[in-house]
Amino acid sequence: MSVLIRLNYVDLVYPVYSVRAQSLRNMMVNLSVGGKLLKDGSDIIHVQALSRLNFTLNVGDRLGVIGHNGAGKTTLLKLVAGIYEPTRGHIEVNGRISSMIDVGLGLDPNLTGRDNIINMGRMRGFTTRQIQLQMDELIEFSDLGSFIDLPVKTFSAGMASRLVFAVSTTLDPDILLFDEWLSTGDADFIVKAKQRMDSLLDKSRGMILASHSFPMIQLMCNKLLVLDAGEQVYFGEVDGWDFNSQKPVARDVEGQMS
Ligand SMILES: Nc1ncnc2c1ncn2[C@@H]1O[C@H](COP(=O)(O)OP(=O)(O)OP(=O)(O)O)[C@@H](O)[C@H]1O
Repeated sequence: MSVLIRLNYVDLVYPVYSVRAQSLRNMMVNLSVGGKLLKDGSDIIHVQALSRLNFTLNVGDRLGVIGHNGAGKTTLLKLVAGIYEPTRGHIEVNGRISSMIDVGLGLDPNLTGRDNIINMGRMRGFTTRQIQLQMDELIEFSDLGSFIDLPVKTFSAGMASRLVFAVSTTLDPDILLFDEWLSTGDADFIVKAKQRMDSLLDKSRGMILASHSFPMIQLMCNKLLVLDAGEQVYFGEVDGWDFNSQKPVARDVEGQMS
């Protein structure tokens, strides 16, 4: 089996500047002409968002990630997307990432929906011609109608999600990352998006879906990662986890579920 994504004891720590440190930094900016550099390490708070994550996904795996608010789901997706580097440990990603992590990311509010499609496509390594060839399908799927020729700053959050979802799932079904991917969609769009996800999963080489929806994870994923305050509580088959008791499924000595 070939490895798609491998994390080797990965930590991710965010440095957060306290209010006092922030004011010190502002002071540094104000004094930047001829000022001296002030350093006060004690005013920096470190948030350990991920601790010693250690797992491997193979080609074809579809990973669901669950955990309480702040457990580290989005941080993990950003790490896989290459937005952050691990503070410690190593991550290997073999494939092109197509993410719907942060809808705002990669969208230029002053450009039209259509021009943003071109931009997003080019960022994913496609030529303008390749994007143009799929433009009609993409616009039709997004259902944005005439809004497609208005600046994206006039879009609602749900409309922006539709645009990014359409681009992510039309142009680039390699490794898909979704973070609560449908939370801003309306009911009709959710049905349509689910159908598209099914066909996409066949074309893509893998997926990571972070969600608070257990039924959706059970439906879409074969592997599961459970995070608790950044720690890996469970990694394994989805049906090896009991979503009710939030514990691994108890098995008897023969390995049968009891
Ligand atoms: N840019 C940042 N700077 C500092 N701390 C951050 C930053 N982003 C996230 N964190 C912290 O990292 C931890 C993990 O956050 P993350 O957004 O990954 O959680 P999550 O599981 O996606 O949460 P939710 O379910 O609420 O979306 C939290 O403690 C959060 O406060």
